[in-house]
Amino acid sequence: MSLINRKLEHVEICLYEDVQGVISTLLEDVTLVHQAMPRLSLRDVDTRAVFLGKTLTLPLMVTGMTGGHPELGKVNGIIAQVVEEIGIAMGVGSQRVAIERPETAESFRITRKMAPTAPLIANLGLPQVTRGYGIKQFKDAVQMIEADAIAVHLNPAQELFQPEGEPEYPLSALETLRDISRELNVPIIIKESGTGISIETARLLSEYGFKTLDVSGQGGTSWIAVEMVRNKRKGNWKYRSSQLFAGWGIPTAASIIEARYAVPDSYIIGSGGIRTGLDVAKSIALGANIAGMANPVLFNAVKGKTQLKSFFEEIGFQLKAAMLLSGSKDIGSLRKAPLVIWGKLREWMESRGLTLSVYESIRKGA
Ligand SMILES: CC(C)CCOP(=O)(O)OP(=O)(O)O
Ligand SMILES: [Mg+2]
Repeated sequence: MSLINRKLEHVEICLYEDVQGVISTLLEDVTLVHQAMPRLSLRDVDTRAVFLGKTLTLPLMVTGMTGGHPELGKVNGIIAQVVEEIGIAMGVGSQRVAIERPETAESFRITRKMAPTAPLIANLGLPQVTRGYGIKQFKDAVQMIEADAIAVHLNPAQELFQPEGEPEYPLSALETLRDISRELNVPIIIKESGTGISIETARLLSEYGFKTLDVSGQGGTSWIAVEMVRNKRKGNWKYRSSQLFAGWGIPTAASIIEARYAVPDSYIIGSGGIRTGLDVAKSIALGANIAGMANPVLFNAVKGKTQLKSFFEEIGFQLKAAMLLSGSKDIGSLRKAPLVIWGKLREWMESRGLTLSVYESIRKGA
């Protein structure tokens, strides 16, 4: 029961506790240059993007959050219904709970019932590969939602501070994952969980054949802070340490740059603290193929389908506004839009040896 309780507690903490924006995403250090003569009209702006062989109306996915209980299944159902109507993609939360407690599978299965054509992404954690998950569990998770892909989450910081955590990420698990990928009939996406993917890790993942990366940087939900709240509630000794590390990780803007720089031909999902259509535009201009959102989707989904749908419509308008005002007629142009990188993000790049001119050529060439 503790696994199911953890799923419920995670959502409750993400909704009602202060676990957001412990540090900045550094997206505020990215400015798209205003173009007074955009050479296009608002109606001409094309926001479509291709992901997993399907066309999205917006370059956006809802990144994996939840499942494992009927109440969480209701949330997944609302999100899936709106995702299908809007024409974007969606991931589910870790399906470990449904592998170990099959009676909870319906809370995941509901997504494909409510989104018959949208790209859906299954989800398992690397610690479970370390602990013996193989092709059977991966196929079960994919089949459960007739997934187009499966995300494997890397969440070492969260597991380290989780009261019952499993911080186990040996290289052998990546080798096993590579073997699984050779037998699986859908692609594997590697996703972080709020602490970002670095140049070094992106290169390592690429060497193992994993080039679809959901960076999930710091600046949105801090999963260390989520576990900090759980530690406080349980009087767990890890509380002070999780408080100390709550802001640990690579800010989202920096992680998009690092991943793109490391693996120029990767498919990057820019996520972690993406809250507006302007954040979506900036993440793509920085080098992401599409953006990913989680917490604001959850926050609106619990208010019902109508609220969630109007939220996405506002996101779409904000994205189109940023595209018109930066003279970007489509997503390909937005990837090349003139931008200014300043402040801490520029300092980050300089200290990581990323020269702006080299990065610009990679960003625009991607
Ligand atoms: C992936 C993470 C951000 C949220 C889930 O963490 P978790 O350790 O509860 O996930 P598992 O059920 O896979 O162990
Ligand atoms: Mg776990």
